[in-house]
Amino acid sequence: MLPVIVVHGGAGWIGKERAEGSCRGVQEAVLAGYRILQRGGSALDAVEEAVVAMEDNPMYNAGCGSVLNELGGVEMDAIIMDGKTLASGAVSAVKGIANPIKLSRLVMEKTEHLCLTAEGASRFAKAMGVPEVEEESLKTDYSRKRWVENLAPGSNPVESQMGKMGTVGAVAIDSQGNVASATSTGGMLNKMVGRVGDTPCVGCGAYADNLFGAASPTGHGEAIMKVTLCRLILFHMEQGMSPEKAADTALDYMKTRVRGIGGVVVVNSSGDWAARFTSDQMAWAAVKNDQLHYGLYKGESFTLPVTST
Ligand SMILES: NC(=O)C[C@H](N)C(=O)O
Repeated sequence: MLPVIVVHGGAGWIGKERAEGSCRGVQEAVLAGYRILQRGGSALDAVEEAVVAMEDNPMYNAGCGSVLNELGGVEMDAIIMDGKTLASGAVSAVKGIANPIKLSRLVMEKTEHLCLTAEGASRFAKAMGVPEVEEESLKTDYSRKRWVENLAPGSNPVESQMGKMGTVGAVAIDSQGNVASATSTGGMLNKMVGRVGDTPCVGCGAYADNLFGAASPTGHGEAIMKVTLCRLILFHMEQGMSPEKAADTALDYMKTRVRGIGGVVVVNSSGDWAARFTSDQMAWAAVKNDQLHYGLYKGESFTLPVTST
C-alpha cells in the first residue's frame, strides 16, 4: 500500500497576512507525518506527528494559538483514532499542556476510557509526566485581540469565528493499510467555560476504520455534532462513494440541514484522498507517491515533488 497523509489547518476565511504562514504550516506538518510513513511507520504515529507540528505553530487554533474562552482562558479539545481496532482517545477542556493530541494518545493507550475532561485530564497528564505549561504561553497577541473584540456588546463570536477557524487535523493510511485520524482545537472563540465541542467526540471530531477510511473535520462544532460529520462521511464511503463525493455530500447536508459551514480531510482504504470545504478557504496539504499537494482557496491545488520541498 502506498502511504498517504492529508492535513488541514482549519476551514474559514484566512486574511492575506496569515495566508502564507497558514499554507507553509500545513506543508511542514504533512511532511513531518509523511517522513514517518516513508520509514514504514504507522498511520497513528504520522497523524500524531503532523498534529503536534500544527499545535506547536501559533498560526492555528490548537495548542499555542488556541482561541480564548469567555473568561480569556485556554481550554483545548483533541482526539486520535486507530482504524485498525477502532480504539480512540480524547481530552476535552484541558488546560496547561502544549500538546493535547499526545495526551489523547495516552488516554487511548493507558486508560480504559475514551475521553477525559478538564480537571481529570490534567490529573492524568500529571500522572503520565506530561509537562505543565503556563497558560499564558499558549496565548498569542492575535488570540488576545480577538477575545477582546468579541467581548464588545453586540459582537457575534460564532459569526466572527466562522471567518477564521483554524482547528487542525490529519488522516493517513500507512504501508500496512492501517488508517488513523487526529484532530486538535482550542474550540470556538469566546466559548462558555466547560464547553465541549465536536473534536473529542468519536464520529464527530474524527473517525477511522480500516474497512472504509478516515476523516478529520473543522467547522462549527455544534453543527458537526448534529450530523456526526466524520461517521457520516465513512457511511457514504461504505455505500460506495469516493472520498471527494462522500465529503461533499456530507458537508452539503450539514450546510443545508443545520446551516453549518466546515471542511474535512478524508482518505479511504484504497488510499484515495480528498480535502473539501464549504467555507471560503481551508489550508490543506497532502502527500502521496512522493508528491506534495496543497491549496488554500476553493478549487486550488498545487503540486511539488517531495524531495524539492
Ligand atoms: N475551529 C473549529 O473547527 C472549531 C471546532 N470544530 C470546535 O467547534 O470546537
